[in-house]
Amino acid sequence: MFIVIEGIDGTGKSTQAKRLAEYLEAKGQTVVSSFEPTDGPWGTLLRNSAETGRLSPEEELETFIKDRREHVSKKIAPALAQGKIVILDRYYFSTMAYQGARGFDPTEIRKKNEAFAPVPDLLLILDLDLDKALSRIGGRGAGTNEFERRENLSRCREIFLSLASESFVRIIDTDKSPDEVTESIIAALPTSTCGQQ
Ligand SMILES: Nc1ncnc2c1ncn2[C@@H]1O[C@H](COP(=O)(O)OP(=O)(O)O)[C@@H](O)[C@H]1O
Ligand SMILES: Cc1cn([C@H]2C[C@H](O)[C@@H](COP(=O)(O)OP(=O)(O)O)O2)c(=O)[nH]c1=O
Repeated sequence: MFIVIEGIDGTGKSTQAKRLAEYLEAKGQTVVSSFEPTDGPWGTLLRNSAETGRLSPEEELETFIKDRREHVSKKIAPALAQGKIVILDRYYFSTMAYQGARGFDPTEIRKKNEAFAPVPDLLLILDLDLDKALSRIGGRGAGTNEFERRENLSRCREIFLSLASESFVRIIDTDKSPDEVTESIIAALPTSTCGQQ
């Protein structure tokens, strides 16, 4: 079972990824939790670039893909092959959204990724109004680029929501308490993965 959690910054992905892993472990499942960008060399380069200056659009896209190739081959594919539940905080849908917002075609990005990256069984898209998401993460990034940042995240949210009608996608409204969001996530799990108590 491969579960991916996506959404714009501040929607509660890390909070809910942790809660979902705890819930499944309490049910006796073996869970491998991970995230992108990873803490490997490419992911570290990407994280540092947020402070040292963003890479060019092409370089950035290629680096997210290199990071993911390594992540898939070293961690995701082996864990799935061992029958474990894999929970990811961000995956190639973030590339569709964020690099899509930077000018690339989300459909092309998807094709490029699905050539090597397994499609999840369940994609949970955490959704929250932009103002509420930004207020949850505080003033980070405020300043001269604030307008650009809002425009960007708004486009990212649109790209995420454009996936809503796909069979493996569930949109989770996170304008609720953390407990209520966790309940909605558990309700979205298939019964074979402890979806019902
Ligand atoms: N349902 C919620 N209601 C209110 N605050 C929340 C909720 N879920 C998470 N938060 C808080 O919002 C902030 C962002 O949450 P986080 O899980 O880090 O989001 P993300 O990983 O999507 O950026 C954190 O301070 C977290 O404690
Ligand atoms: C996985 C991925 C993340 N990102 C971006 C989204 C985030 O702004 C940033 C870092 O992700 P993340 O660590 O989830 O951010 P935070 O912990 O600050 O919420 O990387 C992309 O632009 N493309 C991608 O493919």
